[in-house]
Amino acid sequence: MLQIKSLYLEIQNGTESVEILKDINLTLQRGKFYAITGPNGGGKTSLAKTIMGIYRSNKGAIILDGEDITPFNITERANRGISYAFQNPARFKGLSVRDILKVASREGDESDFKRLLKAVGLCPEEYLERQCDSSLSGGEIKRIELASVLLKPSKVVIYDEPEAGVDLWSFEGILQLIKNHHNQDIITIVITHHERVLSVADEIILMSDGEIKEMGERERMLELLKYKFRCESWEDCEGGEKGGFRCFRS
Ligand SMILES: Nc1ncnc2c1ncn2[C@@H]1O[C@H](COP(=O)(O)OP(=O)(O)OP(=O)(O)O)[C@@H](O)[C@H]1O
Repeated sequence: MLQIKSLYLEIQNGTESVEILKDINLTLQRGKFYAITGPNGGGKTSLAKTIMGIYRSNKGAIILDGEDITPFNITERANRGISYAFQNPARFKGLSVRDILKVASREGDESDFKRLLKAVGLCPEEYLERQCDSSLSGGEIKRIELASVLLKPSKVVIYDEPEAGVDLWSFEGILQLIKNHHNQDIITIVITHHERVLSVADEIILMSDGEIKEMGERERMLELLKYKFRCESWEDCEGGEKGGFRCFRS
């Protein structure tokens, strides 16, 4: 179980301190598939990065299977079984795809690397020796990142917009891979703007303005997203869009 208790995140932006996450409380169970959605800038990636230890919270606690991991850094959290597939994966000059998969897998061997590369739609013969630098396209680096996350033994796997940069023809296959990787021992969290991803989640979490606005079982949340959280008119939402997410600021 992953528990997030009264979590706050402030980031220093020049001389200003910006409050990014406010009083986040969540209890996520193993075996469940969660989707986090909400308007741009709502705090989804910041929450993922705070769980992973990339951002350090100012207040609150993160507890994994009864252990308080709040003071732990990224490596310690990764060792506890938290994995994160970035929205925009980093590129590593001087490292090959094979090197990246080796670091990720710990126990995996060449046959696992080939199997996973094939599964994400990349031909191993063509990609294993490729440098993980800017020569890779956005979709290619996203697939390599996905392969590396799927190679790791994990308790919590966070996928940040796995649909981003992936072509229309491959998206369903990528989603199936994520679903197949999910099991009773894993907490799967997918940050997404895609209704197809929402349609396979057990529970949906709606974030906006750095807060959790609503969370619950898929069907109820899909109804809410369709009706309650849509603007009916421009007047409903200062500066909002008709048909877009309701503005929570008012
Ligand atoms: N390092 C940072 N410095 C300043 N502001 C930041 C930083 N990281 C995030 N923010 C701000 O925090 C807010 C939340 O950003 P975040 O990336 O978590 O949103 P998101 O819900 O993932 O958005 P999207 O759907 O667009 O990916 C945004 O307003 C963003 O500009």
